[in-house]
Amino acid sequence: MAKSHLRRLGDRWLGTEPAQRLRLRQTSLAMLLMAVSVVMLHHGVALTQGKAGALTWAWTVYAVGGMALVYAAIRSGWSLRFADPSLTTVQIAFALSAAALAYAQVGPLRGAVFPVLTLVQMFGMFQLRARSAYGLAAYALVLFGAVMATMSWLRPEAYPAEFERIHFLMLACMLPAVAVLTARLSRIRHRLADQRQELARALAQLHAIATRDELTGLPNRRQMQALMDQELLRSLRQGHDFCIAVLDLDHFKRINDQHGHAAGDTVLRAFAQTGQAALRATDVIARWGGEEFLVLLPDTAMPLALVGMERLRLQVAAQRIDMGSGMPVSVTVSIGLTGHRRGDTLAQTLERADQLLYQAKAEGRDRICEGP
Ligand SMILES: Nc1nc2c(ncn2[C@@H]2O[C@H](COP(=O)(O)OP(=O)(O)OP(=O)(O)O)[C@@H](O)[C@H]2O)c(=O)[nH]1
Repeated sequence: MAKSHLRRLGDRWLGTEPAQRLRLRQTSLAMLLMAVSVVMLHHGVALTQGKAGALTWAWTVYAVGGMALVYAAIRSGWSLRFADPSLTTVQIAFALSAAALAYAQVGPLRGAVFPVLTLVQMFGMFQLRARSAYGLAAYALVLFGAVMATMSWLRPEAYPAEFERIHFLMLACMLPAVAVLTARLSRIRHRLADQRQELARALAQLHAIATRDELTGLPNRRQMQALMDQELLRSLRQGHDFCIAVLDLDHFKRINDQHGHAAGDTVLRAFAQTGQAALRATDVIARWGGEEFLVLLPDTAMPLALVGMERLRLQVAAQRIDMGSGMPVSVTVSIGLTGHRRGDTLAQTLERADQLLYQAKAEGRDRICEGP
């Protein structure tokens, strides 16, 4: 009960979208650190100056208000319009400025600001590009340099110039060093992202090789087998019909013999294109092997399946395939078409379609023989 209440509270604070949650979690951590810094600064000021003055309160409003604005910008989705919706650079620049202004207030305790600076820079390690990391380090250096110079001029007793020079030199080493580390991490991140992309490309390529016929681009035998298995399961569950047709180009050997194997390949590609275009988007035509193709007509009963296959047959016969020699070739197709009978295996249905194809060939080709 308490757990679900907490989760609801968490959802309200962070939202439910995973990427936004991650950003807001990071910002919440920054807010927590800022809150701790506010408490510590007030404590430090109380120790060194007795009581927080207007300057400290103005700083408090700046620190708390700034973080609240950053949170609102991310939580509302407003920051999504930017390349980095976490507003990392803005958050870090803001925190560095707050640290520099805190440095000016705590006099002898100002050394505590240095580790905080490193921590602020570390927030950029997971997000920033090298250029931004160097830019922010330079910004912090200039800012701290200005604060140190101003304070040693305004309050030399609390900020002696010699000390501030040493502090500045320390920062001049520390800030660029962290920026160099951030830049290295950024390069590693980019290399990993590139590798991930390459891997995804290779996987897509492997998938295409495993499922597509190289010559025609149609689904290959293995993929068609998987699609038919799926359709069989769907038809068992939902009780709908589906049909299967076996197609074989007529006298294809002659095309190879008369025009060459390459011309035969062109005809196979052209047939694949015409066949696919003639079918409905939900029907699948696959290369079953050689000049034999298979059509799966999901969720389709016989009269409709016959209309579809007849359309395909006529469009194939009407096609003139350009061989580049000025002598277009035409081709016809014989088709065995059958509906899947409940209780039969796929192999039995395919066998029936094969028999019907054989019959279509025997009856003179360029025709469809269909059976239940
Ligand atoms: N160019 C090319 N030819 C192929 C390919 N696969 C199979 N073939 C050829 O397809 C022809 C099939 O011929 P057959 O099985 O005798 O049948 P057919 O000449 O089509 O005659 P029917 O089917 O009886 O109408 C053979 O010559 C095979 O070499 C291929 O990928 N490319």
